[in-house]
Amino acid sequence: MAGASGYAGGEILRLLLAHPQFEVGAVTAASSAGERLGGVHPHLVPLADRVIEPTTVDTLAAHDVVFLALPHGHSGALAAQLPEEVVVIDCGADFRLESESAWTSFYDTGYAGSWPYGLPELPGPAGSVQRQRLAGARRIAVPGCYPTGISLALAPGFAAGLLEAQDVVVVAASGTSGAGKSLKPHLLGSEVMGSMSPYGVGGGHRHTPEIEQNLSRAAGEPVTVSFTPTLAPMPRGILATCTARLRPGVDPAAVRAAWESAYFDEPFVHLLPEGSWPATASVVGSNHVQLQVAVDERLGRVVVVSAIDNLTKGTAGAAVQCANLALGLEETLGLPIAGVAP
Ligand SMILES: NC(=O)C1=CN([C@@H]2O[C@H](COP(=O)(O)OP(=O)(O)OC[C@H]3O[C@@H](n4cnc5c(N)ncnc54)[C@H](OP(=O)(O)O)[C@@H]3O)[C@@H](O)[C@H]2O)C=CC1
Ligand SMILES: CC(=O)N[C@@H](CCC(=O)OP(=O)(O)O)C(=O)O
Repeated sequence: MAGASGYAGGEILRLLLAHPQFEVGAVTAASSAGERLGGVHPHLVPLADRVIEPTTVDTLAAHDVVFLALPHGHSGALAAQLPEEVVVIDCGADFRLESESAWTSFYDTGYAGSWPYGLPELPGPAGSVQRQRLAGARRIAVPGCYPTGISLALAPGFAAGLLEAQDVVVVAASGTSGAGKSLKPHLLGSEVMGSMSPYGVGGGHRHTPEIEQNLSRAAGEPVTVSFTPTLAPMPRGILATCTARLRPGVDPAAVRAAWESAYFDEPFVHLLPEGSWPATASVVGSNHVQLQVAVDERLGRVVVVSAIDNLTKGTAGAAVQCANLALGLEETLGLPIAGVAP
């Protein structure tokens, strides 16, 4: 586990401790190398006396599976030196985008290429689903947290040909753990508590091309998205409110059926009963996605709301789910199927 001292790394370790087929090997990081893991993650009691090692090819290579949870730009060089037979699951953005020009427009490190995209439930065209590309893969790129909730919210409507490819608008609120553990002045408690604020406004957030990539694949044509993230005073969770125009002639009564048929058999994606709405508190610590869809008939728009835990389904849960698929294990193995409440 590389990046073991961070939020994503800590959550992967929490899940691996409950997984019947995994044993935690080396735990590596950067500035915290040499410290006890219990010093940075006191909640990971069974691993408290593990010593954090430096992140090198030597510390990682002799494992069946390597999870990378490093800042962007650090996975490419490392992954290239790991043996091909090692399953590498990257939680960073480095291998998510298929378009080099999209990468260079939104990121300031060099383009590393793309790996199979680790969102198994993502509906594609003609009844396809992304998990088909993940079984047996040796390299998988875990999606960003916002793209997970937003893509799963809207893709059924695009895959079924119900939605217009332009005028898609998304506003999403994230908990502060989405920003990682390193010190950031705008994330001090006194700045965040009791307040919500937008950031990355005006199409500049680097998850925009990732969301567009996913929805374009589902639609079979280029989809553009106006995406505004906001920061919410909570440690975990993303609530995304996504709206898109219905294509002319689409019967509003057909809308719910598209989402039902996309996810009726999915263990982690749930279209709630009509009248119930997703809430971040309902998915904390679980690998679930909650969805609800409504039609604003006056404006001819679909409104879909999704809730995920950014650290579980938004990162670590997806990483373990992808590792299960890569290894041919049951996809749900070791993943939390109930949240924590209140
Ligand atoms: N937080 C979230 O909700 C999500 C995060 N991700 C992605 O997961 C990755 C990790 O995020 P997160 O855990 O939040 O970040 P954190 O800042 O909490 O943790 C970063 C980790 O990377 C280590 N690290 C930093 N620099 C280096 C380096 N040069 N070489 C090796 N290790 C290094 C840190 O070690 P040390 O502390 O010892 O310096 C720490 O373990 C990122 O790419 C992020 O985008 C993806 C989806 C959601
Ligand atoms: C609240 C907050 O700051 N969130 C992060 C998203 C973190 C994440 O999932 O994305 P990556 O894996 O692409 O880093 C952000 O907006 O950059």
